[in-house]
Amino acid sequence: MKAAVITFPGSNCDRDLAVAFEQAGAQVSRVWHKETRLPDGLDIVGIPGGFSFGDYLRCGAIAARSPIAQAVTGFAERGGHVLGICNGFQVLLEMGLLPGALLRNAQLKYICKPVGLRVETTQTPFTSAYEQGSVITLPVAHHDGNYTASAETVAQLEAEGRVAFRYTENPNGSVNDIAGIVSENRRVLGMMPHPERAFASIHGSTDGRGLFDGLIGAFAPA
Ligand SMILES: NC(=O)CC[C@H](N)C(=O)O
Repeated sequence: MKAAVITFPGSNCDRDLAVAFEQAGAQVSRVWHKETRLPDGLDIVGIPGGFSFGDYLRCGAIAARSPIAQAVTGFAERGGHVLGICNGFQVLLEMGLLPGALLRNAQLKYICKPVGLRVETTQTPFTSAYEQGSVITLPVAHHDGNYTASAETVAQLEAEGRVAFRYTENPNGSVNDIAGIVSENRRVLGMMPHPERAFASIHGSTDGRGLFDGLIGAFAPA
């Protein structure tokens, strides 16, 4: 599997995401946001967590207008896989690759703690290594993780089985306890919790590893 990880000024999980991809067996390129092209032959683009452009304006809004953004959008529109974690999820919403928005947490506080997540569907390349309905623990670290969307959009996400992960105890006020969603073609995943921070036993949980293992499996030569 060939992966690229984008770095914006203020990204702080780009290296962690690259290491997780690498340790799962991927070949990883690091791409600075000022690039206008992605490397050839990519299977997946990772948009990491952090505080791109200092979270000025809305989180992710400036990053979504970076030079590399058009290349990422084009890649996704051609059926490429994209994984956005935390700030990466915020960027994907601002790019319009996923529906809805992430508001300030309901309690207006930054939250940094492990949370329980139910795997709601295994019918995505990101979740295929998990068991349907299993509960995993991943850390969250955000102040704008309160997912919202119109009632029609939420109903559509639910009806199409596009909620990938749901909080077992809602930490931020997200509608329907939504922690992560996929695009209509199921190849773009945005999620607030951090699987790359629960990858190795030294992290205290390895529950995030399944996401990377699932991806490697999805791109394994037949
Ligand atoms: N860890 C992160 O990616 C932080 C995301 C975002 N900037 C927030 O605090 O909501």
